Amino acid sequence: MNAPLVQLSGVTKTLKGQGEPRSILSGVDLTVHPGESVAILGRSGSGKSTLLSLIGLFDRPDTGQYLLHGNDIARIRERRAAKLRSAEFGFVFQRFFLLKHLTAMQNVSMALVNGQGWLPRRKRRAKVMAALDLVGIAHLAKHRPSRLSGGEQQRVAIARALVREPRILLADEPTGALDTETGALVIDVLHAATHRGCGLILVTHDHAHANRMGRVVRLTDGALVPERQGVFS
Ligand SMILES: Nc1ncnc2c1ncn2[C@@H]1O[C@H](COP(=O)(O)OP(=O)(O)OP(=O)(O)O)[C@@H](O)[C@H]1O
Repeated sequence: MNAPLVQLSGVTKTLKGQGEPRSILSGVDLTVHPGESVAILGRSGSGKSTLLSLIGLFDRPDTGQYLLHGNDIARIRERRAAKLRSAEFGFVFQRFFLLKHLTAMQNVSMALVNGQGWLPRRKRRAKVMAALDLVGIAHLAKHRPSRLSGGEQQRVAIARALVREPRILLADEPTGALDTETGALVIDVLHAATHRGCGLILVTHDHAHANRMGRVVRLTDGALVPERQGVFS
């Protein structure tokens, strides 16, 4: 079997808001291999987004180990974290965060402008169109978000996440703003990325969507508990 993409062991995180510091994660273990999909369930406020932000290197654990391709990155500095974020991860959120004055194509293209060094225009265009094609909306490339449905906008956002060919997709409630049928299509598109070797971590409240993943875990009392084992477990 391939080495894990992501391996968390004993990860803890306490958040200090305005009130008393609160332990959110008290010992999270999670391993994700290339091509594997994992759904994270958990009640509201259980810490799912906090965990995803640690995995996506927006924040660091207080204690515990985080191996990315076998390298311990639990305590790296922000400069290196930013590089890894753009090289390794694709992010999809409940809100689409599209720029409304730009077309679908231009929105996806922004991810290349921001993330990768200089790419000749023709190459950039080919990558963008390939990403839009992967999510089934190449024919909508010239449309602005206001002319797209919610599901189509989310697919633009997924194309924007995929265009840099991430090794891991992190999706935080990506269907939260969509109806059930449209949500299922978005899950199809995300899951298809795993066939190309991408790891997928999906945070969701929807059991039907969770059950489409290879493995389902639940965040409860600060730790992940298996709900259903998948092929890699
Ligand atoms: N900066 C912060 N300081 C203190 N507490 C915080 C901070 N950010 C989030 N929290 C709290 O940490 C807990 C976990 O939040 P988080 O957003 O990770 O939960 P979640 O499981 O993703 O919830 P939801 O399903 O509602 O999105 C919540 O109780 C939240 O209020």
